[in-house]
Amino acid sequence: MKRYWKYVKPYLPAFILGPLFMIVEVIGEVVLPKLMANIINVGAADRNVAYIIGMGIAMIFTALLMLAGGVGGAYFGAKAAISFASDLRSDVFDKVQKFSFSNLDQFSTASLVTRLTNDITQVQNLINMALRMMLRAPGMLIGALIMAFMMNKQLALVILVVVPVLAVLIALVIKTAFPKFNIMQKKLDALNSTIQEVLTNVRVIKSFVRGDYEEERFAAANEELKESSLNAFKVVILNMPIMMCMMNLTTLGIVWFGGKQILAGTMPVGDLTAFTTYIVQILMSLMMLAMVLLQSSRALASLNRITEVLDTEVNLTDEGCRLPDKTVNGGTVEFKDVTFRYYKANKEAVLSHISFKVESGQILGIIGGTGSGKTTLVQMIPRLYDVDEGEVLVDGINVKDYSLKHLRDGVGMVLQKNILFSGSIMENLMWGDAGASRQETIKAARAAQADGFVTSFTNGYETELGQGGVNVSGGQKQRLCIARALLKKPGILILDDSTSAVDTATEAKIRESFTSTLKDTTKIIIAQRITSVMDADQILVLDEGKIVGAGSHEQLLKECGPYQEIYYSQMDKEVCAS
Ligand SMILES: Nc1ncnc2c1ncn2[C@@H]1O[C@H](COP(=O)(O)OP(=O)(O)OP(=O)(O)O)[C@@H](O)[C@H]1O
Repeated sequence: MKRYWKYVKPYLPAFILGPLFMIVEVIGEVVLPKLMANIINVGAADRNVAYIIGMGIAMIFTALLMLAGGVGGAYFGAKAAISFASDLRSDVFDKVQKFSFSNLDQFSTASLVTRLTNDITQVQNLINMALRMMLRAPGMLIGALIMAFMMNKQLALVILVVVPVLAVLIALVIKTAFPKFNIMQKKLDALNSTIQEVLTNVRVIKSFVRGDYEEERFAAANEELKESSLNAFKVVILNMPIMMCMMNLTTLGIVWFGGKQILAGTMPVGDLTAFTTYIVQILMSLMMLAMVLLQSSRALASLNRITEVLDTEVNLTDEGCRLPDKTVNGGTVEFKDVTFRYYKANKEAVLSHISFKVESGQILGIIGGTGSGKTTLVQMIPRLYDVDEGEVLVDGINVKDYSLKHLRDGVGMVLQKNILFSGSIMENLMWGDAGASRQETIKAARAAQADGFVTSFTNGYETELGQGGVNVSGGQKQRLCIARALLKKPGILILDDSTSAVDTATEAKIRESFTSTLKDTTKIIIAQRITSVMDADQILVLDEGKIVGAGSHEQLLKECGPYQEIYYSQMDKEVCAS
């Protein structure tokens, strides 16, 4: 709980004023029935009009005070709750931004979205409700109890019988509801997951005509959420009828015993009216407390899920970095006996005993079958994952000794899954370097062979891209992503199968422009096609996470069996195609 104090502290006045204003309303609520009773018992009984008018004015004054209290309480309560939630949301979002790739592997995107939205809203609702009810409900309960006892001790004893029964019933409802709300939030996660997956991949679904299958999957997740929600609310809805039943039974008891006292002349008629109101207030305040507790059981389930994100230890940080001001200059990359596993308990490593060195400005080609570990290997350079054994050196310095910012600033990476954002092409390119001039941006686009097709669009660089870059072709998207990475002017440029959708002639031109414009940049190119890497200074051949060949194209063609196999299979295909 201590960690959440920082979200309360800046809004402390609102957190205090909210309940205080509600107290004003409560005082009015407790005083009003007494004034009413006075009008009946004294004013009406004695036919004293002046007394009635006096009491009436006091009632109007009290009602106005209650209005001010109610409005103030609601305003400050909402302000405190909304501000708390907004700051908390920012912190959770910042935390997620700091997550390493392996941290992100632990949570699904949909679950993080639910935690950032729905879960935080549950906590916000609880705070808002609690601030309004926190003093109001106990205040009304105690005030009404005092007034009731002061008015008629004997009659008030009825309440002492009802309150414990009610308290036990409410406690039972809450105890049963809490685990059910937990399940409900999990089902909401699952539904969000399905929705997100379907919406992101709607084009694939349509092309595979799997709409019906996905609809069924959605219907199943929706049904499960419905069932779990109904299951939770089935318990909650019991709350209201139980309360109403108890309220009616108690009122009946009061009227029964009170009626007898009136007939016996030991109780004035006005007192019975006031007494009934106090009973309603006592039960209402219990009902409010029950509602707060119920909302708490739901919000606590959500708070646990938020705390889980905040408590996740970011396993890739600047901690221990010895050269925080060092930047990547030359671009030499060296792997020394690197071994890595995604699942640390696994015996089999994804990369085992990898060692090689690329000098600054050189081109390194990496080739190998799918799943051989090519992407994993390059992800070690900008520390998207940390090695388990061995070390990765950039410019002769362990990557762990750089600050993450400086290291990643020095490494331009075009990932296998290219992502563009909604916005203009110019905005997307400048994402690589917000301070780049228009000329620099166009130069990068030219080097990536993107300028030609961009200028052929009516709006050129101002063309708006749809979300994810849906309105450009796969090859065009790849070239824009390369241009974006080039704009960073990185010391090391990594292209992870980034020209797979580009035709061979254009790809050759991109490689040519790299030689002229990126002379000093170390280029690491992962490719499926041998033609993409055959000009490289050095080629690594990977198989099941191990280097099975290293050298130039000519050397490998002579000495490396797996390389020859890939080469001849690709050459055969080309001959067949021609
Ligand atoms: N985030 C991850 N969590 C767990 N395992 C992973 C993860 N990413 C990749 N792997 C596994 O690690 C192995 C190497 O994957 P990697 O993506 O490095 O191969 P690759 O050679 O780049 O393949 P491709 O050419 O198909 O892109 C594969 O067996 C893959 O299933």
